[in-house]
Amino acid sequence: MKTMILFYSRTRKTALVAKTLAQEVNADYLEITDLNNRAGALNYVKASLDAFRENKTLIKPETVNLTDYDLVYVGSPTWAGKPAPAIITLIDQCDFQGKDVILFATMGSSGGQKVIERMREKIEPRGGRMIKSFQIKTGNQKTEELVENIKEIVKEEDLPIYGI
Ligand SMILES: Cc1cc2nc3c(=O)[nH]c(=O)nc-3n(C[C@H](O)[C@H](O)[C@H](O)COP(=O)(O)O)c2cc1C
Repeated sequence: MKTMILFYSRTRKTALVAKTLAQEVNADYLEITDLNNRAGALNYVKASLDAFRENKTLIKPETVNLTDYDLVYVGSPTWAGKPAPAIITLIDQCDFQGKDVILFATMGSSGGQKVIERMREKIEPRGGRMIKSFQIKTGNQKTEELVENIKEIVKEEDLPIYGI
């Protein structure tokens, strides 16, 4: 069984979660890049609006071939209570038929559960089955604290037993 972790990250928090998870559960990972510039304070408002309206964006890679994988993690930061546009776009361009899926959201303080629910609503019609989900607060967290939290979640949720 093979596991893939797909994620988008603007300020590297979700990337840290994804890469730590990849080590802990022995998975491949792939970062999805948003080709629209999301950097800086000015783009923050547009990013929030795009997320809230579920506007599509341009991403790289445009799609991911999941044929070789049995289990797929999808991770997104929380933007205005929604998944980031890169993840909304990705989900609609991937085939999840027959895949077990674990969803995770990072957030400054709140809204992660809504992000997970929305990803689930979009993945299930594309054939994926959510078997687990978790959210991680990243606000005011040092890198080491975040890594410890992720390792705790891996233990609590028994994540290494999936995808073996
Ligand atoms: C445009 C934008 C909107 C955000 N909206 C929320 C929000 O609604 N709730 C929340 O708790 N955090 C919100 N955040 C904070 C991020 O979800 C949080 O910092 C996340 O862990 C960042 O992940 P990243 O470093 O992988 O980009 C927002 C951040 C951005 C850039």
